[in-house]
This record gives sequence, structure tokens and C-alpha cells, in this order.
Amino acid sequence: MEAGDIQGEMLNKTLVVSAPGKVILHGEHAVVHGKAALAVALNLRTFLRMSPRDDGKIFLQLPNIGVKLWWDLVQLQPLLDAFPADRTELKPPTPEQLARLKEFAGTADGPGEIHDVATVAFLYLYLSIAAKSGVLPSVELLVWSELPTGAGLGSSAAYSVCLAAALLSECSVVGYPLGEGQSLARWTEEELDVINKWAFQGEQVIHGNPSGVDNAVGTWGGALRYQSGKITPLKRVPTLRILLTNTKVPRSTKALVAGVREKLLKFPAIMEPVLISIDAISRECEGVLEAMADDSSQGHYSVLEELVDINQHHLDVIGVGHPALDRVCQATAALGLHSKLTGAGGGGCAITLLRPGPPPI
Ligand SMILES: Nc1ncnc2c1ncn2[C@@H]1O[C@H](COP(=O)(O)OP(=O)(O)OP(=O)(O)O)[C@@H](O)[C@H]1O
Ligand SMILES: C[C@@](O)(CCO)CC(=O)[O-]
Ligand SMILES: [Mg+2]
Repeated sequence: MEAGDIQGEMLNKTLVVSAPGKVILHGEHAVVHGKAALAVALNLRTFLRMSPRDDGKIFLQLPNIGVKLWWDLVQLQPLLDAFPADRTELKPPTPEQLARLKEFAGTADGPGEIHDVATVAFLYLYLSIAAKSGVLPSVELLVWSELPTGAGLGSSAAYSVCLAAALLSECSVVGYPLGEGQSLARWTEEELDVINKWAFQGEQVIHGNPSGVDNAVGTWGGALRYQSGKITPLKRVPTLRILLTNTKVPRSTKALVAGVREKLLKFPAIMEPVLISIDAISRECEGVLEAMADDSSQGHYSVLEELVDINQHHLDVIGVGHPALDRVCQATAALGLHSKLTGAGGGGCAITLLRPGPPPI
């Protein structure tokens, strides 16, 4: 996996930002309930291009989901009263704010799907960030991704990270990343922290109750352990070869996360031990990866493969499996390989751990 992080580049007043998707090795869903997850940045990215306009309009083009919308800024002005300018610390989006934005999104001009949650996430970040300066910038934004949307690879997080970085730069909350003569740059650690916190807001609009692991990887890149907001970069990680299989079964992370919460409330004594076990799998895997950094003997792979199998069974128990994912697990098992779902599950992508050397197919 190629380490990734947000990159920004200025091309004659046009800002281009990109952020990586992610794969969760272990810990999905458990991480929403305070357990540890291990995640790595993918070499597939989301790109955002923002250019200034001088006609008092704002354009939003989201070709991956067929959205093409524009508004006159005077239409957005009345919404600002729902976005306090003196916002000192980041609070979750309020139901009232989201209701007003969903209603407003219905008034946009343009042929695209106007109710997608991505439009609402954009409006939420745009108004929240612009409210700090009170000036609504007239810009056009195009967001395009290499990532399949809704497939467990962190597409919503990469989308939110790009939006946050671009809008925070436009409103001078963070700097423009590029210095004189530079063609590619990243923001400072402090600025990345601000971008990550705002990206989490975007995830809250899209996901409802995200843990923050996805936007953390989209912001910081590389490989990391994430637990309850604490980001620990994994410094010594061996190169792992991982096969990604997209079942192409559509699903909603928000609905899957809500389903696990319901099950946890219904069967706490049954579900909590499963989440604790997933936490232990994440920690065990981290230890093995550290050991592999010095010694990539095959023995370590056997342990990693066992952890993949145990985690996949736990994910079935908490209700986020899918027959299509089972088929991937069975097909790879027939070749002596080990697979698990990645991300929210219920369809989407599975990961298969490959050993060094030629694949068995
Ligand atoms: N490139 C994009 N352009 C516009 N909207 C996007 C884009 N990528 C993701 N989204 C938004 O994110 C939603 C998918 O988010 P969801 O969290 O369900 O899937 P995911 O992030 O791909 O998977 P996971 O959260 O399991 O990693 C899409 O329906 C859309 O609203
Ligand atoms: C399912 C989940 O754990 C990972 C989704 O990629 C949700 C989250 O942590 O926000
Ligand atoms: Mg997502």
C-alpha cells in the first residue's frame, strides 16, 4: 500500500487537493464503540479542484454520483443564521441544521440528484466554515474519485477531507499549502489537525455516528492505530500485499453502524465481549506487524491469517456480513487464502491477505 496524505497544489488561483481512501485491517465497527482499529491509506485517491468565480454563484460538480448543482450566493445567505460565527469548538451537526440544509438542497438549480447526503455535507461544511469570516466565497468545486463510493474504502471520508481542506484554505482558516516554486505540498501538522476535525464533521453528516478512523487515515495517510480519537501512526509496518475484491453490493455505512448499535443495546452481554475480542485482534495484529518489520518469516503470516478469519467471523456475528462476502471468503479459502470484509461490510469490499511470492492462482 502506498502511504497517502492530503496534498494540495496551486495552479494559477485554482487549488487542487487530493486525499487517499483507506483499508481497515481490523477493528471496523468495534472502533465506533471505543475499541482499537488498524487502518492503512490506499493508493486510490479522491481529487477536488476549486476555482474562484466572479459572478456571485457557487457550482458543485460531483460526477461520481451524478450531482451538478449551482446556487446564487444570495440564496445561501439566509441559511447563515443557523451557523453561528463564534463557533469556538466543533460540535456535531444539529438536527435543525441538517433539516434546513436538506430542505434547501431541494431548491437548487441543476439536473443532478439534489438530495444526496454528499450535497448536504458540502453545504454544511461550506456554511460552517464561511460563517467564521461571514463572507460566502463564490467558487466552483469539482470532486472526482478513483474510489468506488459505498464500497468500504473510505470514499465518504476522502470526500470530506478534500472539502474541508479546500474550504478552510479558501476562508484562510488554514494556509494555501504551496510555497513559491513548489508543485506539491502538504499542510503543517497543526493545519492537518484542523482539517481532520472538520472532515469528521463531514463524516458526521454522511455517516451519522462515525468513529473518525476513516477521516484520520484520509488526512494523515500511512498506517495507523485509531482509538477514541487517539491517532497512533504505525512506524514499523512491513509491506503487505492485499487483494481488494469489490462485491459491488451497495450498502450504507450509516445504516450498518446503526444496526450494530441496536444489536449492542439489545444484547449487551453478548455483543460487548465480541467487540472486546475485535479490539484484542487489532492489538495482536499490530504486534505481529511490528515483529515482521525485522523478521518476515512465514510463521507470522499464519498468525495474520488466523486473525483475519476470527475477525471475519466476529463481523458476521455482529450482523455486517453478506452472502457475497461469504463467497469471496470461500473462493479464496479454496486457494489457501484468508479474507475478511473491510469498512462497514454488508457488501462492498473484502480484503485477502497474500503471502510473498507468486499468488496461488
Ligand atoms: N467522490 C464522491 N463524490 C461525491 N460524494 C461522494 C464521493 N465519495 C463518497 N461520497 C459520498 O459518500 C457516500 C458513501 O459513503 P459511505 O460511508 O456509505 O461509503 P464509503 O465511505 O465508501 O465506505 P466506508 O465508510 O465503509 O469506508 C456516497 O453516497 C456519497 O454521498
Ligand atoms: C464501520 C466503521 O467502523 C468503519 C467504516 O469504514 C464506521 C466508523 O468507524 O466510522
Ligand atoms: Mg464512509
